Amino acid sequence: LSAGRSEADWKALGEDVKAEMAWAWRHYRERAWGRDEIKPISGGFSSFPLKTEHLGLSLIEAMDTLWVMGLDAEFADALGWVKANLDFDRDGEVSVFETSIRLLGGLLSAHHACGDPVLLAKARDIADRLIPAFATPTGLPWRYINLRTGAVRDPATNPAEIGTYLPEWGTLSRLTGDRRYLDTAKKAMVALFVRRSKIDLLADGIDAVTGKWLTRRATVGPPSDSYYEYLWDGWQLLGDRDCKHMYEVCTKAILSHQLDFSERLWVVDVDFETGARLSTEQDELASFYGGLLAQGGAAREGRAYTESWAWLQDRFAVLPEGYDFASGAVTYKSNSLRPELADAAFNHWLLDRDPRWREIARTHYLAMKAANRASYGYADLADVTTTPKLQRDHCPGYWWSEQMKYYYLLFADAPRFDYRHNYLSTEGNVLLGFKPNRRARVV
Ligand SMILES: O=C1NC[C@H](CO)[C@@H](O)[C@@H]1O
Ligand SMILES: [Ca+2]
Repeated sequence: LSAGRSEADWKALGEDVKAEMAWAWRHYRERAWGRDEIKPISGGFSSFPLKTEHLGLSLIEAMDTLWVMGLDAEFADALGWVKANLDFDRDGEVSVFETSIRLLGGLLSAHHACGDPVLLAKARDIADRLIPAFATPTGLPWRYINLRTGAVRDPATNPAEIGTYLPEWGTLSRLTGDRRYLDTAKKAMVALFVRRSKIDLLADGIDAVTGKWLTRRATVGPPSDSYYEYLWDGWQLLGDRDCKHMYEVCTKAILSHQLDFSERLWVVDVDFETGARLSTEQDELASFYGGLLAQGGAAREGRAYTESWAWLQDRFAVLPEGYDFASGAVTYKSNSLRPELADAAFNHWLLDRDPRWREIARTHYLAMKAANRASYGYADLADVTTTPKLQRDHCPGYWWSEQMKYYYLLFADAPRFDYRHNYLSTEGNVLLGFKPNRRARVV
C-alpha cells in the first residue's frame, strides 16, 4: 500500500533531489573540476579509469542528469569544459567496458540532450580507441586497451565485459552512419551466446582468444549481470530480433535453474552445465535484475525478486553488497553508493506506475542522505552494519549518472523526459527520451 503521498509531495521530493545534485556539483566545481572523482570527505580527488591522469569522468557522467533537472548553467559549464579540455590521446590503459558505459555513454547522452557536434566527435574518438580490443579470432574483446597505442591486455574476460556495448555503439553507428560500431558490439554478444551450455546457461569466465570457458559459475550478478540487460536492450532500443531471441533463451534457462523460493524469491548461482546450486550468497549488484525480468515479460518473478531486495533494504537502511539468505549473514558489509535497487524500482515504475516502486526509491534516497552525505559530496560506505555507518572518502562516477537521475525522474515528473518512449543504459545514460531542447548549447 502506498503511504498516500500526493503528487505535490513527490514533486517536492524531486526538488530536494535537484537541490542535492546542485549542492554536490558546486563542491565538485570548486574542488575537483575536470578530475575523475571527488573525494567527498577530504575534498580531494581520485582518477578512474586511468590510474594517474584525469578524463573528467564525474563531469561527463553528470551532464545528462544536470540537463534533465534543468540545471542549465551547470550543464553549459560542463559542456564548455569538454569542448576546451577533453583529450583521450593518453598513453594509459583503461577498462574497455568501464570506459564505454561511462565515458562513451556519458558523451552520447549529453549529445542527446543538446545536440552539440563536439560531443559526438568525442564519442566517436573514444570508441575508435576502444574498438581495436575486439580484434580477436573469436570477436570477444580483450579487457584492457591503451588509449594511445592500442596495446591490449588480459584475455580472461566475462559476460558483462564482452556484451555491454550494443545500445551505446548502436547509437553511435546511427549518428555517424558507420556500422562498424554496431556490428562489432553485436558480434561479441553472439560469440558468447553460441558457447552456452546444453542447458542454455553461461559461466562467468571465458578466454577471449581461445573462446574456452575458464569457470563454471552461472550468475545474474557481476561479472555477468549487464550482458543479460543488454540482450533485452538490443531489442528494446534497436529492435534487434536476434537479441530478443538470445534474451529469451537465456532468461528461460535462468528461470528454470536459478530461482529459489524457500522463504522469498532469490536468484542463486549454479553450475552452468549441471544446474547444481553453488551458493546462497546474494550480490547487491544483482538487485537490478527484477526490473529487467519485468521489462522482458516475467513480471511476477521480477516483482517478487525486487520485493526481496526491498525487504533487505528495510533491515539495513542501506543494502550490504553481500548477503547470504540461508544464514541471514552479511557477507560484504560495504556499499559503494550502489544504484541497482533504485534502477530496478525506476524500471518497474516506468512499466506499471505502481506507487510501491516510488516508495522503495524514496527509502533508498532518504537512507543515502542520512548515511552517505559528507562535507563535499556523497561518499561510499565501508560498513553499513555500524552505527553510524562508516563512510569511505570516495564518490564513484556512476552516482552522478544513475540514482540521482532515477530519483528525480521517479519523483519530479520531469518536463524534459518522455516517460512513454525512452531508453536508459546500464549506467543510467539517456539515449532516447529527451524532448527536443537546444537552449543549452555553448556558443
Ligand atoms: O552496470 C554497472 N555496474 C556497476 C556500477 C554500479 O554499481 C555502474 O557502473 C553500472 O550501473
Ligand atoms: Ca547497471
